[in-house]
Amino acid sequence: MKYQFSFRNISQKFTRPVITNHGVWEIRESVIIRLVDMTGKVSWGEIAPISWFGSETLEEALDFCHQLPREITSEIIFDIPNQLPACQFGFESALENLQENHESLNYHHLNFSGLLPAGKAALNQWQNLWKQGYKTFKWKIGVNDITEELAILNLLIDQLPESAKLRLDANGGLDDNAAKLWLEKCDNFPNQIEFIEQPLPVDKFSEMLELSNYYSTKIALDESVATLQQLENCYQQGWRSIFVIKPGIVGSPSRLRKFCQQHQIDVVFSSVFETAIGRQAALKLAAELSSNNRAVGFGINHYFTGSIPNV
Ligand SMILES: O=C(O)CCC(=O)C1=CC=C[C@@H](O)[C@@H]1C(=O)O
Ligand SMILES: [Mg+2]
Repeated sequence: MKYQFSFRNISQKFTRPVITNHGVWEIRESVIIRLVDMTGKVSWGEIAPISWFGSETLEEALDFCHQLPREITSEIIFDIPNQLPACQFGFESALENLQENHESLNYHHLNFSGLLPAGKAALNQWQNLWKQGYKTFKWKIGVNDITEELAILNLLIDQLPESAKLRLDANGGLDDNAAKLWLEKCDNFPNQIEFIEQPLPVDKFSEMLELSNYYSTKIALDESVATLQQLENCYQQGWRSIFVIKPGIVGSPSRLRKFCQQHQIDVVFSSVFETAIGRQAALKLAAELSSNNRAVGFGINHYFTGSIPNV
């Protein structure tokens, strides 16, 4: 089967920059691809790299698209190399959309987690997310001084309703001592703190494995399992706590499905700040593969002016 292929680079400005230990992220660029089959059916895909997580860069994705012929086949799509995981996701989900009608898609049973801004801004942001129905919130740590952040955590815990859940994401920005301080602190709030995400850098796997066996607060790997190779690797090395999966950069959806069906892993699906095109494809996977009823990290619409554009 041959498909007419075209693509374009788009960018969206965050209304509120995403501030993490990686730095300040102001503009989200991605590549929207379009496939048209022989019957004239059109489908869309999105390539939304996060190179500092270990996916390809936007430039590498654009170079890949530029060197493709105007007419491509499913063989070309399934041959996309593992060094281009965001391209694998974008092309394969566009192909899937041609083969299935995604109207049947329903992810209304999913719970969503709302992303809070880093620092004390979180204290006046959670209320309107709560009013929108969010019961789970994620807050970035490892951005400001630890004493200040621990104090803000106390205020957040005091303010949040009993039934609310809080996730802390350090983006690998803590050192061993700080990670232990945070875990000790969180062990005092077993009902409110759901997990700490990527407390240590990617190269500290064995330290995180040890911490996950010592503290009761769960640890979720994110940057450590950004691509399918890393996901399989951490599983092989014994990780059985939480895996954050960002479908937009993990790689081939069919290979991800196979891995999640082979291994009953505790998984949290997470956004890569994609548009509605990538979001629909990612939430389809989350609806199929989510486990333990964990909220999906796609409560990010308030990070873009208005709603995310339907390109
Ligand atoms: O996972 C979520 O709840 C929302 C998405 C999110 O937090 C992130 C998306 C992309 C890069 C990072 O800034 C951040 C993360 O580390 O999980
Ligand atoms: Mg994260």
